[in-house]
Amino acid sequence: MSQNGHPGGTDTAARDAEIAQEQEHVDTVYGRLDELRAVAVRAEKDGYNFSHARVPGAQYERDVFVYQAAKRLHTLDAEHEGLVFGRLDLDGDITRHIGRIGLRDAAQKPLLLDWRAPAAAPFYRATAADRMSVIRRRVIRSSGRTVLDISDDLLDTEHGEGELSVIGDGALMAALARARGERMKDIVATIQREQDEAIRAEARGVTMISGGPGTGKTVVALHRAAYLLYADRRRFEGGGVLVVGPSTVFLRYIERVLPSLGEDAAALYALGEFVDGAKAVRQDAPAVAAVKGAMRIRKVLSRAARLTPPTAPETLTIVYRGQVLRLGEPELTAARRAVHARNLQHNHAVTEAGRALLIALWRKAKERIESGLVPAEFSREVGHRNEFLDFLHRWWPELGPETVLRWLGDPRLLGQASQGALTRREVERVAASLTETDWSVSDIPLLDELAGLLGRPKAPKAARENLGDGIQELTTVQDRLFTRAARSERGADYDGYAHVVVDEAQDLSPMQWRMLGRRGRQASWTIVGDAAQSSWPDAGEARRARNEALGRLPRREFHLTTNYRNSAEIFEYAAESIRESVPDADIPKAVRRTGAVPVELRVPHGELPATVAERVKELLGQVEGTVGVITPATERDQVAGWLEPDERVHVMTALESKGLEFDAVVAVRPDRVAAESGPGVRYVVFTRATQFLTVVNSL
Ligand SMILES: Nc1ncnc2c1ncn2[C@@H]1O[C@H](COP(=O)(O)OP(=O)(O)OP(=O)(O)O)[C@@H](O)[C@H]1O
Repeated sequence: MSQNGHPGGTDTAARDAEIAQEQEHVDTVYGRLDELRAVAVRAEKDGYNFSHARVPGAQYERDVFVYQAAKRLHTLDAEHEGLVFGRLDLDGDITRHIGRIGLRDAAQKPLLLDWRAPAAAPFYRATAADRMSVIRRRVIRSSGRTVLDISDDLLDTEHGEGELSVIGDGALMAALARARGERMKDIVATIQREQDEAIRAEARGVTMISGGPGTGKTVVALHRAAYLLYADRRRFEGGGVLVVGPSTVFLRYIERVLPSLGEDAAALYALGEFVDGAKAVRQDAPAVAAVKGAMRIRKVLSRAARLTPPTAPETLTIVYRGQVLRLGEPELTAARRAVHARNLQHNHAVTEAGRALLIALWRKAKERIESGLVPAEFSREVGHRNEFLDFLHRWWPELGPETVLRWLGDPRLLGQASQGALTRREVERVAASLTETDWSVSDIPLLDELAGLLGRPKAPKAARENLGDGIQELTTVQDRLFTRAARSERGADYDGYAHVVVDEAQDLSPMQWRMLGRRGRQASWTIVGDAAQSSWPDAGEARRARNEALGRLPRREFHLTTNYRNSAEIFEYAAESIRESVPDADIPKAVRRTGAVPVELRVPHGELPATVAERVKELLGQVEGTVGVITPATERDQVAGWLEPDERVHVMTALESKGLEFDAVVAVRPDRVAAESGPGVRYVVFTRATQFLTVVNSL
C-alpha cells in the first residue's frame, strides 16, 4: 500500500468517532454471521433427519445437503482474526467493507465483500496516480469482535478532511514490526499492489513468481491458492490444489495461512512426503544428495528395476514324463531378458515371466523327449504345477520400490545397476547412504521413480465399509471435508491435481521436478523461488527437468521487489555476503530501518558454546517472539546441547531454516555452512532474522 496517507494529525476524539462507526458495522456483520450460523446448524440437523431414507436418490440428496450445510458452517466457524479488515470509500458516495468472506444481509444487500472478489481489487491496487475510483482506503485492525484501530490512505487529495476523516497511516509498517511467532500469518489486510497482481493472475498455464528474500513469495503463493479456490471452486476443489514446501518444519510454519483465509481444500506436502507411509526428514550429505537428485540416476534405477532379485532361486528343475528338465543360470538369464524385451512394468509382467520359463522348459523337453509332445498340453500341465508356480513367484516376485532401493545399499548390486553412470566413489557413498534405517528426503523421488518403473502391485480388494444406518456415512462426508481432506483421501501418489504451487523452487533437484511433474500432468502451476538462495549445484539440469514437468503450458512472470521481512540493516549485511559470489543476485529493497546493525563475532573454537549461549540469552531479553539458532548440517544436536531449553528458541540446520523467519537469529559458523552447501545457503541463514542478527564464526 502506498504510504501517501495523511499524517496522523487528527485528534483522539475524531479517531474514536471513526472507530465507533466501524465498530457498528463490524457488530452488524457478526450479528448476521450468527444468524447464518444458526441456519447452517439447523440445515445440518435436517440433513440427519433424512438419514433413514432408503431410496438411493434420497440418500444422495441428503448427502449433498449435509455436505453443503457442513461446509458453510465450517467457513463461518473458521478462525476469523479480523473478519472485517478494510473499507473503501469510492466516488459516488459508495462505501464497501472488505473481509475474509462475502456476506449479505437478509435483504441481500452486501455487508462484506470477499477480498478475492474483483470489486475488492482496488483495495490492493489503487494508488494516488491510478486511484481506481477510490477516495479513501481504510485498514481496520480488530481483536476478535472489537475494533482496535484504523489506518487510512487518502488517494483523492481533492477531498478535504471536512468530507472524509483521515486517520493515521502505517498499517503495513505496524504489521511488519510485530513479533514473529511459531506460525506464519496471512497478510490479507496489507497485500501490496505487485503482490496482488501475482495473486490474481490468470489461473491457466504457469505463473512464475521471483523475488529476493522476504519479498512475500510464500505468502503470495498461499494467497494465490486461496484466490484460485474462490475464482473457480469447482475446478480447483474438484481436482485439488497441491502446495509443496521444502520441509515438514516449513509446512508446520505455513499450515495455518490457508485455514485463516477460510480455505482447507489444499493438500500441503513437504518434498520428503510423496511416498505413502514415508515421512523423510533426513538430509543426505550434499555430495550424495547431488548424485541422487541428478538425471543420470534414472539409468541406475531403470537397471535396478531389472536386476535379478537377490533372493531369486538359481535353478529350476521339473520332472516331465520321467525326464529331468533343468534351467540353470544361462537359461534363466536369457528368459529374464526375453521378458524385459517386452518393456512391461515388472509387476505387470509375471504372466510373461511364466511364459518365458515355459518356453525355456519346452526347449529342454524337446531335446529329451522324442515323440508325443504337444505344446498346449505341456504348458497346461507344467504351468499349473505348484512347484512351477512357487518357483515363478520367487523368481519374479512382486516388488515394491522400497525393496529395490534397499538392494542398492549393496555396493555390488548398485555397481551392477550403475554401469558407468556413477563413479566408484559415488557407488560407495550412495550405497552406504542406502543402508540407513530411514529414508532421506532425496530418496523419495527415487522411490517414486521406481514405483513408476515397477508398476503398482495389484492391491488386495479392500473390505467394503459397512455403512450401517447411514450415520457413519454422514460422519465420513464431514471427515472428508475437514481433516486435511484432500491429502488423506487422495494419497501421496495422486496425479490429478488441478493446480500445483511449488515454493522454494530454486532448490528442487531434477528428480524432484520429475516427481512433481507426475502429479501435475493436468495442472496449472504457480512456481516461486529465488535463484540466489539455491542449494542445488546444477541449475541448468534442474531447469531442463522443470521445463519437462511443465510441458508447453503458457507462462507469465511476476517479480517482487520489496523485502518485508528483514530490517534494512540486516538485509544490507546479507546482500553484501551474496554479492561476492552471485554478483547478479536479485536484491530487493528492505523498507524497515531499526538502527540495530548485525553483530559479527569471531571466537576461538572452544569458546563457541559459551558465546552462543550468552548471545541467545541476551536476544531472548530483547525480543518478544522467537530466536532461531542456525547451524551447519552436522552440528545441530551439538549446538542444541549448549542451550537451556526454551520454547522460544529454535535450533536448526541451515537447510531446515529455508522459508522460516525469527525475530532474532544467531548464525553459528555460517562460513562452514557456505563451504558445505554453498554461499546461497549462508544467504538464506542471514535473511531469516526480522530484527536482530548475530553471526558467530570460529577462529
Ligand atoms: N504485504 C505484506 N504485508 C505484511 N507482511 C508481509 C507482506 N508481504 C510479506 N510480508 C511478510 O514478510 C515476511 C516474508 O514473507 P515470505 O516468507 O512470504 O517471503 P519469501 O519471499 O518467501 O522469503 P524467502 O524467500 O526469504 O523465504 C513474512 O513475515 C510475511 O508475512
